[in-house]
Amino acid sequence: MKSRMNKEMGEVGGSYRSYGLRVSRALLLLLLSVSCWPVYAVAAASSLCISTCGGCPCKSDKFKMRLVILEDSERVAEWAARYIIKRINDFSPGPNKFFVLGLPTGGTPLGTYRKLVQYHKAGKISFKYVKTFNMDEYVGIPRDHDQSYHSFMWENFFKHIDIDPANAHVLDGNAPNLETECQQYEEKIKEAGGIELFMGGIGPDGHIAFNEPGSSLVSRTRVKTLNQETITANARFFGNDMSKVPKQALTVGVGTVMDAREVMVLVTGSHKAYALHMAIEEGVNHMWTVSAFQQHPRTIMLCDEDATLELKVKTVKYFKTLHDIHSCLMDQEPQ
Ligand SMILES: N[C@@H]1[C@@H](O)[C@H](O)[C@@H](COP(=O)(O)O)O[C@@H]1O
Repeated sequence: MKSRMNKEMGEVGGSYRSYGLRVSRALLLLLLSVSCWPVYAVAAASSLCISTCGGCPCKSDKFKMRLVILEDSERVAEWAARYIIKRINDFSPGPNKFFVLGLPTGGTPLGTYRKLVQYHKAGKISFKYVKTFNMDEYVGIPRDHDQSYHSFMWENFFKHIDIDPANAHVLDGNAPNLETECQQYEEKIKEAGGIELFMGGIGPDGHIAFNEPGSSLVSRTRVKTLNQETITANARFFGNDMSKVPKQALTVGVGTVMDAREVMVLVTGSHKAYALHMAIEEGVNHMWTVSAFQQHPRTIMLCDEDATLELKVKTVKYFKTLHDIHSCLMDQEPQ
């Protein structure tokens, strides 16, 4: 568009050209402000803070909450992986400049990890200068238990990439002093320079990490007792036996995730549809802890069609019109 504008500028000359430019700028501004009304309307209705004015939004990185709607979970995984790759590569990490990435567990991000591994094997991304911090870990199950989040991360991601194990941080749910473990985790994040991009998933009750309904929205890393809904949801990983699901976990706080410079939350499946509605169309509410990210300056809610089932038609329609803008956020093909 810029080069087309330049070409058009070159076709007119002298004062006529600058007059023409002023008029076309004014027209463009008028057009943009009119076309932005639906943005403000949806934003007001849903408490979202959205900005699409001022050229392609991918060029500006301030104060946005985006809802990216894709057809299915496969496309969500692809989009998320490419976005992470672009953010890491644009950051140009090196020995004195590590990219700090926050990571979740669960079924939702599995596809993203698979894609990242594929792209790593194809030479499109290195994790040599990346530090990771996982969101949470169960308390009291052995580290090498097949359902510990340590095992999950090593099996599904870390062992397939070139990350230095010392840079892949997962909370220790067997630490002798769990409080100290949590405090030290916060300190390690700080020492690493803070989290650049925190990818997250949510529970059907809208929890992020293990910040169950009712958690403080300024909470930090701590021990949490899991609620019945989470225990029921996670029983599928423990042979559908609820008695085998740990009852406590260590988790980063909502405040810890809010401190990240950018947050990307993956939401897929109709069982998460009500949570997505509460997350973006209702007010900030500690009973739906993921709703806190309405107040984060840079959040992407990345979802599939099924997860939009409880959203207003106008919300879905509006965000779908931004599809092209969202596509320019990540490389079509990682370099
Ligand atoms: N603590 C984890 C969350 O971090 C995760 O987001 C959630 C959703 O998991 P899934 O993606 O399997 O639905 O499960 C657990 O509760």
